Amino acid sequence: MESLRSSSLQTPFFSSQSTVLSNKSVSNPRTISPLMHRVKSRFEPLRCTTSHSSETEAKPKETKLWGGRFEDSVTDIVEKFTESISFDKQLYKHDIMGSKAHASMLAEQGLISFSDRDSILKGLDEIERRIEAGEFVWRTDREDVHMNIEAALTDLVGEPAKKLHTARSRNDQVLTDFRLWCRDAIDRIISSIRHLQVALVKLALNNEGLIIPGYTHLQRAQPVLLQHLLLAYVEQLDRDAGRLLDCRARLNFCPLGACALAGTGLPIDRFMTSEALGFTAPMRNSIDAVSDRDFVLEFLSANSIIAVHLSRIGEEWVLWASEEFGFITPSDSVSTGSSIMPQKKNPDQWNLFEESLLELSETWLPFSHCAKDFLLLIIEDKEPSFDSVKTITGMLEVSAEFAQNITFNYKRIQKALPAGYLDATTLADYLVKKARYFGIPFRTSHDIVGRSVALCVSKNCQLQDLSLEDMRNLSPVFDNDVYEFLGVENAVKKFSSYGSTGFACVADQLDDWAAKLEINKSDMSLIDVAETNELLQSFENNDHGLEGI
Ligand SMILES: N/C(=N\CCC[C@H](N)C(=O)O)N[C@@H](CC(=O)O)C(=O)O
Repeated sequence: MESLRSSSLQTPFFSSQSTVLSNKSVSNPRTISPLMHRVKSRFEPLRCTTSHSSETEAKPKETKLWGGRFEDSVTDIVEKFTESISFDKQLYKHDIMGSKAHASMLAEQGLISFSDRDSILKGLDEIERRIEAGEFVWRTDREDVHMNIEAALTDLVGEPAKKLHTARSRNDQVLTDFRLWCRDAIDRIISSIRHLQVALVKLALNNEGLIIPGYTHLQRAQPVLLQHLLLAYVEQLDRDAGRLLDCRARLNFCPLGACALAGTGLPIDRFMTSEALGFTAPMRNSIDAVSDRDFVLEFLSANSIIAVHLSRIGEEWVLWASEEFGFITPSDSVSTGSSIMPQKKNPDQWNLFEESLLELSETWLPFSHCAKDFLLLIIEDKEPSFDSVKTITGMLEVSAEFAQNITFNYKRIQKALPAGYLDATTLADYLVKKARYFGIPFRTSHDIVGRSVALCVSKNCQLQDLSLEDMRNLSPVFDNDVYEFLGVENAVKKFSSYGSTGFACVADQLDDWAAKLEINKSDMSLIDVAETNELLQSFENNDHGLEGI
């Protein structure tokens, strides 16, 4: 019992679970990471992922920055497996920002001289310039972006660079860089969300009064204003932006100065670096600072939800663009063709959304199973995050492009509206209103309208075509005013509850969104009516009727 207790008390917090495998070439067990799903990619050829990247090069082996206790150099296979430079060079800007803040703080705290700080800052500027000019040589033997930059700085400015890593580990450095990167990525995604919201609101403004069939279970349900549906997308996107903003607020705390895991005895000022880098505050617990990747999970899951929303829009628009629906015509500029079928015009991008959704949902789930080691995810969180941001911004941009390049086929939609008894629920509501005087419960009115629909089916007509006599045979409650409730336009007019598809409610929603997104309605180039009519005409000529709908 005693020995158990003392052994657990003595258990140190291991960073990188340093079980000794061999003192020589395999000293870091990240090489046997259980994240086997990523293993394949680790053996793929090195690739460049930074837009202005220089090629990654394998150079003759040099002594590692940690070389002191090593006798042998690492093998090529281990080096290749553990490198992250092939993708983490994307963090160069944030790494340089972090190093500059750190060097400035070290100087203010008297840990390095001001002249050393100046050499470091100048050197880092030069390195940034070289990276952006494509002149910087990324080296795989320097493992990652952090050591590439530090080693290059040493090559450039000599001794002062060797002081930069004072009171810093790659563990807090990586996380500082990555939190800064995620923060920027969130800002970029939110700006793409706003762009799409603006495109959707403009599309709504350009299609005032257009009623479309609303579907549930892909069956005709109730008539809705197109504007109402488009604003539903806008609302969803707003919550997506909100989720990212929440995530941003939670991740905006600074790990720098947590060092490897335990902090430092050197007199650093973590508040200074945190403030210089625009963080809210330094993270309070050094172990938490270097060990948790919850912010990555949160970020990736927020991105997955955006992908779900965009795929839903895509699914709807693919249907609408089909010959069977024919509700929208995407312009050529947002369509692709077929290599064999000359007549085809494909809304291709939406089909890719399905794949992107799957990719985004899959990438972050495995993380949650692998939280055993403080640092296990240190590399494995980056590639999915980089991919996710690329995919999600691409999806948002394509969606905005599409929204700006589609035309609604009014005639076709209007011809399609009478089918499906979209006004049946409004008719049931009519009876409920009348019930105030006649005492008909909703269930009974539902039944009466159901029987009215059955009568229409037998007569092959619409509800509004039934005579008052026919209706009175089903219920004496029906009166002449019933016709004000029938037909899709009348039905939409009757919606009045808060948030409903009624004209006034939707107009209010639209005004709110136009104001929020700063859309000047008078400046908008509204749809050219002549052009629309032309389009309608050409559509009508090709119209094959509504039988399939
Ligand atoms: N090896 C290590 N972290 C690897 C992180 C670097 C990796 N290339 C990355 O960028 O994620 N941490 C060391 C500390 C350090 O290198 O500063 C440890 O905890 O033993």
